[in-house]
Amino acid sequence: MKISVIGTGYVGLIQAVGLAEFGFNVVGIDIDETKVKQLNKGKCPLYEEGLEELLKKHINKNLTFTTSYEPIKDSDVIFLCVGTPQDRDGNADLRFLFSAVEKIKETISKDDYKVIVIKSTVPVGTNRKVKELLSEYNVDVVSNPEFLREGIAVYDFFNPERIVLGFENLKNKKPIKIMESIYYCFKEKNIPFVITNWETAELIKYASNAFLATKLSFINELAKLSDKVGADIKTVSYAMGLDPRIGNKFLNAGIGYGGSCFPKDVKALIKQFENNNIDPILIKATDKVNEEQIKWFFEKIKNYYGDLNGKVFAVLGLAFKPNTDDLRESRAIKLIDILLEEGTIVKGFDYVKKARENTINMYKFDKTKAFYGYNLYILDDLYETVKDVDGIIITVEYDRFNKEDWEKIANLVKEKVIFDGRNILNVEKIKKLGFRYHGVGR
Ligand SMILES: NC(=O)C1=CN([C@@H]2O[C@H](COP(=O)(O)OP(=O)(O)OC[C@H]3O[C@@H](n4cnc5c(N)ncnc54)[C@H](O)[C@@H]3O)[C@@H](O)[C@H]2O)C=CC1
Ligand SMILES: O=C(O)[C@H]1O[C@H](OP(=O)(O)OP(=O)(O)OC[C@H]2O[C@@H](n3ccc(=O)[nH]c3=O)[C@H](O)[C@@H]2O)[C@H](O)[C@@H](O)[C@@H]1O
Repeated sequence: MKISVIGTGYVGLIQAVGLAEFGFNVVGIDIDETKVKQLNKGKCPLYEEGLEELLKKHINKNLTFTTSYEPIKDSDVIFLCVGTPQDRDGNADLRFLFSAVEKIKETISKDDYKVIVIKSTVPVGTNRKVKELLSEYNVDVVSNPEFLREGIAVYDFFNPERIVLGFENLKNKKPIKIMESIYYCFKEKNIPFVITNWETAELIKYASNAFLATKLSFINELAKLSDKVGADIKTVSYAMGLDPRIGNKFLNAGIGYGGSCFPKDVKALIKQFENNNIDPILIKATDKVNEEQIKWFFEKIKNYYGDLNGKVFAVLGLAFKPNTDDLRESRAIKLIDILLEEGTIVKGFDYVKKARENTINMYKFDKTKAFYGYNLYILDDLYETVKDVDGIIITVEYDRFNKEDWEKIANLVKEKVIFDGRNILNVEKIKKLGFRYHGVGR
């Protein structure tokens, strides 16, 4: 079977490489020429553990990349993995998706049968709309939302919790059989398949992300109270999580969720409610709590110092989560912006080199940030970063921070104060070294 994957970002690239590993002939298509050139040389334009090795294994064998849509003529299945960012009003912006559909229309013949699979996260009704746009073509449209997490995306591709497939008509077995044959390995591993209609599949994706985001906003809001009343939110989370009905995942309080998906998908779900004249009370609150969390944390820092002007901070963590170079909606970047605006000097560090490079580029080329960028220094070494600072701020939940030499760090800093925005540090150890510790809700 020949497969095309349109859009080679975090989702599309992993899909293309993963399907090549399954043995399919795969062509990845992207409008970004630089990306395509890099990929054909076996170089990964984004950081994801294990991805470059797999890319190198298959490139120019059963995997190639191009900017041309021509290869889709020979493809049996076409995956759409283009971005669906947030538009100005909070809706999902489907420009890239519809532009790709237009290109498909211009390229394929009306008679050749193809399965078009929408992997991008799209609002309910989008698969139906795409089918309408392709109504004169011999195609089936399938909704196949993606659930991978950045930072462990390769693992997630090969070990999904479920495969969700939405079809126009469940009596039409042809596209169902084709999709099941693509994901045959997962069938063999007894991974649950949810076969349903388009609308249900589309809603499953938004419901899953919004539920996880709500769990986070719930614990983050509780953390504020915990802080005030002298409770320890980490113990609260732990004890709550012992009840299997609650579960212990996604209960780690912090400075809020970031990334390319939770913030935009929560907002897009709110819009879908509003477009259907329903007030999404709970989901709006999820979003609001998240927006406020970073400001609340900043106030905590400000209250400690009083005047922040001229203070020097080490911000440990730049991306939106560990082991990724992705800065989209990163809470670390949001906090850095606020700190710079307050006249502080920020020394930033992340273990992922590409996250550091992306940060430098962002402050260099984004006009809204360039001004403040003068007081921002991105360093390659954690110990250099903490040298002579008035405080350390942890913004990404790297467990690795605990393995660092804290005695050395204690000797390097100007003032022994830590603001742990992810409640990740071993508090006992830190306090023994004379650090004053401020967590989130503890
Ligand atoms: N990043 C993630 O962890 C996850 C993302 N998703 C969803 O998957 C979709 C893709 O997300 P990412 O991979 O993060 O996006 P991305 O922004 O990293 O990549 C999108 C790619 O599509 C390309 N593109 C745009 N228009 C195109 C066109 N007309 N033809 C060919 N290529 C085109 C872009 O150049 C870019 O390389 C989104 O809907 C997102 O919500 C779903 C699950 C996880
Ligand atoms: O649709 C998507 O794009 C993806 O969004 C999330 O994946 P991702 O954004 O890569 O990362 P997560 O691990 O979910 O973390 C999201 C944010 O929540 C924060 N988080 C996570 C867990 C926690 O306990 N506390 C917490 O603050 C992280 O720091 C991060 O900023 C979902 O977990 C994936 O299932 C989904 O496919």
